[in-house]
Amino acid sequence: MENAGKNSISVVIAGGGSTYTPEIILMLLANLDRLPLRCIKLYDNDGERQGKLASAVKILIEERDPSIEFVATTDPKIAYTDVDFCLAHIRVGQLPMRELDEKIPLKYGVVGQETCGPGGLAYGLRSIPGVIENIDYMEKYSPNCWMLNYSNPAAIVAEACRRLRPHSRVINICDMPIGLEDSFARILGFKSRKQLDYRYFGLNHFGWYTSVKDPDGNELLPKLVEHELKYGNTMPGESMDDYTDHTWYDTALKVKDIVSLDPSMAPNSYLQYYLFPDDMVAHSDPQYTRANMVMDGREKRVFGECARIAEAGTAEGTSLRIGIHAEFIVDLATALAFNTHERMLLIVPNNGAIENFDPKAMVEIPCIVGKDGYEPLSIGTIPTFQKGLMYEQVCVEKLVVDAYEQHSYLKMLQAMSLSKTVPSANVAKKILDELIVANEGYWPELH
Ligand SMILES: NC(=O)c1ccc[n+]([C@@H]2O[C@H](COP(=O)([O-])OP(=O)(O)OC[C@H]3O[C@@H](n4cnc5c(N)ncnc54)[C@H](O)[C@@H]3O)[C@@H](O)[C@H]2O)c1
Ligand SMILES: O=P(O)(O)OC[C@H]1O[C@H](O[C@H]2[C@H](O)[C@@H](O)[C@@H](O)O[C@@H]2CO)[C@H](O)[C@@H](O)[C@@H]1O
Ligand SMILES: [Mn+2]
Repeated sequence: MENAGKNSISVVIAGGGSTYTPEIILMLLANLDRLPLRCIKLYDNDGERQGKLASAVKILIEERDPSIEFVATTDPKIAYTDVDFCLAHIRVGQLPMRELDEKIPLKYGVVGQETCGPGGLAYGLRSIPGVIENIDYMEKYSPNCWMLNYSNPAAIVAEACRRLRPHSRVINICDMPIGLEDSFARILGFKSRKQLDYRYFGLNHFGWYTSVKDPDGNELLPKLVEHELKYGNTMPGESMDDYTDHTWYDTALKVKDIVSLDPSMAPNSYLQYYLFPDDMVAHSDPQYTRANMVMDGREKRVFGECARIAEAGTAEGTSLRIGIHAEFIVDLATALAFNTHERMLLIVPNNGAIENFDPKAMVEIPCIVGKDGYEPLSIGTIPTFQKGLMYEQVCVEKLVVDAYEQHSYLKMLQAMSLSKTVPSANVAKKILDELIVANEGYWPELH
């Protein structure tokens, strides 16, 4: 099929060396009928890492549609010139820095996680300048381009965008709700999550579903919660082998405990790190964390398969698969490009959508997406338990952006001390001081 017509679209993937790049390429190539493409570019500031994927991506594109131009570059001007969408998923410091984010807090008996707790805050301070740098390139070379941004920690990155680049065409997103909605569809006996209508409110990695309706408008939330109280988000009879790895199985199971704290809503499973930090620490191996699992698992698998494709000169029979991560970002690009008015969960300024919550908080809520961007749905008021938890967390996230802007040690210490995952300011200080050393060259110098 030839797609390189005059109305077709040009995309750049920022963080071209990401483990998620090949699945996004596959998704783009599988959806050319609804999102026609004339050019796909990969951009990364680590050319060597990106190069390992780029040879395979070139083959995937040539075999599917040779009329699509392909460029892999480390030059921001080449990357960002003449593009309509930037699909961004950068990881400043890459996976070895994630490992430190996770292991340093665990040394002090505190949650060691990519986006939650002190590790997430450390990653936030690293990520902000990388994301801002990419936004600035985009605005310089393609001012009408949209950036659809997965780069974590999405909550802190979103707050930094709100404050530092308030008029930029950036939409911050997360694939976790999509994963949860897949589980809900399975639990409720539907073929696809897209058959259901959802109401949800919260912060990124910190929210609750208040309604799940079938196509006739029947409310299925009580049925879903009844299941969750028994099995979490697992299915009866399922085991670890049914999941990509045991972390995701344990997480799906833990929903059972989270939902018991408020059985009127279906929680985002990331709440496990805030409501049960003791259990999370008890189940962590401080010597072998999630970063190690990803380096030994997804990274080896994706880079290994790309090397095999490059060596064979063909992608025939590839084991690479499209996942929810790619599905969601390509659906979002399609909604913006073709005005589909699809309802999607996005991380946006609250601005009154949650009536009794800070209008300047970045919240994750359903929005209608079309050619001019997104329109958030009105949520109304939220209950005290959720509001209290959210307010504490949103202040933590805001303090990290304060620390970045003001180069302030004190704000970062306040952020760590306020986090629900940290038991005492003494512990917060020890973790912060060790993270400062580990992040030399990435963080602003804190005074
Ligand atoms: N929001 C979500 O729900 C969601 C879901 C999955 C992954 N993610 C995020 O996506 C990102 C990628 O994850 P991964 O495991 O594939 O990481 P990865 O380390 O495999 O890839 C990230 C790439 O970004 C590049 N990079 C770093 N700084 C850059 C910069 N300033 N400009 C351009 N490129 C830069 C790195 O060199 C690397 O190749 C992470 O931030 C991860 O947390 C988010
Ligand atoms: O530990 P990782 O790198 O495997 O994952 C961290 C990311 O986790 C979320 O994405 C999940 C998704 O929600 C889940 O259903 C499954 O498909 O895997 C995805 C990641 O592999 C989360 O939304 C991201 O923000 C995290 O980066
Ligand atoms: Mn996420």
